[in-house]
Amino acid sequence: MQKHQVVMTGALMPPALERVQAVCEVKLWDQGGVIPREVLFDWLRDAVGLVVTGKVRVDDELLSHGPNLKVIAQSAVGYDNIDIPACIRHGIPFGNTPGVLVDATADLTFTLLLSAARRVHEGWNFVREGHWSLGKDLPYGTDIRGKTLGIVGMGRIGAAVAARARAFGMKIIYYNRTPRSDEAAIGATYQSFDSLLAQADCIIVLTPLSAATKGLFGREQFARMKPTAYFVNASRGPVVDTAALVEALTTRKIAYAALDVTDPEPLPADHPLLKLPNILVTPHIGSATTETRTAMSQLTADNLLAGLAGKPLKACVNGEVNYK
Ligand SMILES: NC(=O)C1=CN([C@@H]2O[C@H](COP(=O)(O)OP(=O)(O)OC[C@H]3O[C@@H](n4cnc5c(N)ncnc54)[C@H](OP(=O)(O)O)[C@@H]3O)[C@@H](O)[C@H]2O)C=CC1
Ligand SMILES: O=CC(=O)O
Repeated sequence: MQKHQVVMTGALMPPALERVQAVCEVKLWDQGGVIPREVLFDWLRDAVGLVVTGKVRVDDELLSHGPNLKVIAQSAVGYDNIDIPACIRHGIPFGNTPGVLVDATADLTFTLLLSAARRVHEGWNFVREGHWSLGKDLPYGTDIRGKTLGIVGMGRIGAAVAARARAFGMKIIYYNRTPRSDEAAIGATYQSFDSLLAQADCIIVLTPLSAATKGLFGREQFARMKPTAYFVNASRGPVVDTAALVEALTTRKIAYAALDVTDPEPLPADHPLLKLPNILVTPHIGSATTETRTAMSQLTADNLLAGLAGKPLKACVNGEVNYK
């Protein structure tokens, strides 16, 4: 039986990769970094499937180089790098990985808040530098019990963060474009965006990146927050105006930021954000556990193989396309 020609911009985890390789001839970019666009265009010429991992932009130009593509499957829930209308125009179903990464990402997001509030990483650096006693170089942290947490983007991951915050005795408020009908079960109260900014002691951002959320947090929004506010971004870097965040942290408009995502990403080692004392940055590791990355890879393989068989994808963002 002839194998399907598939392009992968990075490796899936072994069990999923093996499932795909059993029925597909895979051209895999395994040289690290982002696959150069000209290489990808060349590889796509005969491909019927594309698996996306990492920062690859899928747009009309790319799709025009893959005239035989029947399916695109990405190993991530966020799909701000994918031009969905373009996929629809080209009649290509696009699948992502919602759900399977919720707990891992919520754990990391809440860890960022706890680590920042209790200065865990600063304590670790302090000890490694040979210090022990608290002094001016290692200020006290802050309690989170009894504090108000504002979640902007109360979706699947936001609700899982809320469950963790409830267990830690926080009061939870949230903002979405649409209030949730199950907010009582989540234990959270809906607020307008401005009211959340003014009331919250800690703010966690978990919206997708879209035209509506790009730059949602800028100078004006940081000015509305409490000067004692802790700000956590685990969504996408460009949801926050980085220059405005640097200014807010430098002038103590807010107390502290913890970021799993940045703009630019990766953040250069000499970036102004990294020179600040009141920040914690992790390298986009929200879903990066072995179990979760394996589950994401399996769902990506499910989506790919369904699309190649002309069947509906398990998790499809543009279910309205006509299958080829
Ligand atoms: N750091 C990491 O490693 C990871 C980051 N992510 C990021 O987290 C995001 C959320 O994932 P997930 O929880 O599964 O997604 P969901 O779609 O379940 O939740 C997104 C939430 O954001 C809200 N939202 C969307 N647009 C706006 C807006 N303009 N203003 C305010 N709220 C808005 C939505 O509510 P409504 O539509 O009512 O506005 C919804 O409640 C992903 O898109 C991704 O960018 C995901 C996984 C890992
Ligand atoms: O950032 C990760 C994702 O799954 O989206």
